[in-house]
Amino acid sequence: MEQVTVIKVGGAIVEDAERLAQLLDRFAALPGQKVLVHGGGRRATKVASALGIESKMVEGRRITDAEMLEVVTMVYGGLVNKNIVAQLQSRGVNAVGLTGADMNVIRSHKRPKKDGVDYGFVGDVDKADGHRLLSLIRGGLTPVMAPLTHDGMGHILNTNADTIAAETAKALAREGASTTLVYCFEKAGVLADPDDEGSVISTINHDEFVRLVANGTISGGMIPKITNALAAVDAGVERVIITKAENIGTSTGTVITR
Ligand SMILES: Nc1ncnc2c1ncn2[C@@H]1O[C@H](COP(=O)(O)OP(=O)(O)O)[C@@H](O)[C@H]1O
Ligand SMILES: CC(=O)N[C@@H](CCC(=O)OP(=O)(O)O)C(=O)O
Repeated sequence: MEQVTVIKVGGAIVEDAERLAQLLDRFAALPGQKVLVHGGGRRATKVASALGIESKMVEGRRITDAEMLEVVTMVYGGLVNKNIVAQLQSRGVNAVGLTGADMNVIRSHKRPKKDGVDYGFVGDVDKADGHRLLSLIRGGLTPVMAPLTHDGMGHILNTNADTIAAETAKALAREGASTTLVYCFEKAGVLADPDDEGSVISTINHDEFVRLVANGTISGGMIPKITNALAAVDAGVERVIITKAENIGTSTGTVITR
């Protein structure tokens, strides 16, 4: 069976040129077929702020009004995506940058108001086209996916990059690929003590997740990340790991299980 690794790189690394270059070195050296999904939330916040636009997050999601949608489209689909593609090309990886609109690879719908919160132009995913992605991969290309989707009616929508990574991995698994999903961020894994990098929790399943959220060990952006990771495992993604960017290609970090 075909093996594919989906790596998601978060905003803190995208923001740090040196760490991003190191991550891309490791990604380029990773054997086998692969997909890179990038975030860039921190860069979007910076660019928006320079334009006098304030960023507002609710439960890890950016409230995306029409002005903010223009910013995230430029930052994720342009600045961040194209720089990563160029850097991968310089490392001998034939990367192709995609938003969900390109080749209709990820279709979504505008998130309805939830609990009185209007998220604006935020997309909840309906369908990711694993068949199309696999055909690119089989053709020797390495997809680099931006956290943008489309609604099929001409509108770009902003979708969290952790969700894009999970939906991509799930779509590849549905096509029969043996898929590994790796969430890279700035810490060594999910920590039992936020101040102790040595306190990585080796595995987390659904029940453990609920317990760790209830006692406050897991909070903030880690909640949607693990929710997405659990959904991926449930949908047949073979292995899901949350780890430090420096660890990709190794098995260290937190493994998410059923
Ligand atoms: N138990 C935990 N272990 C590690 N990080 C945690 C934990 N609980 C909350 N976090 C927070 O989750 C953040 C990761 O989520 P997020 O910022 O969305 O990631 P990304 O860098 O991938 O965009 C970490 O920076 C950390 O502050
Ligand atoms: C809807 C929504 O929240 N979209 C995210 C997309 C970027 C992202 O997820 O980036 P990180 O991985 O760097 O956090 C946002 O605009 O922040």
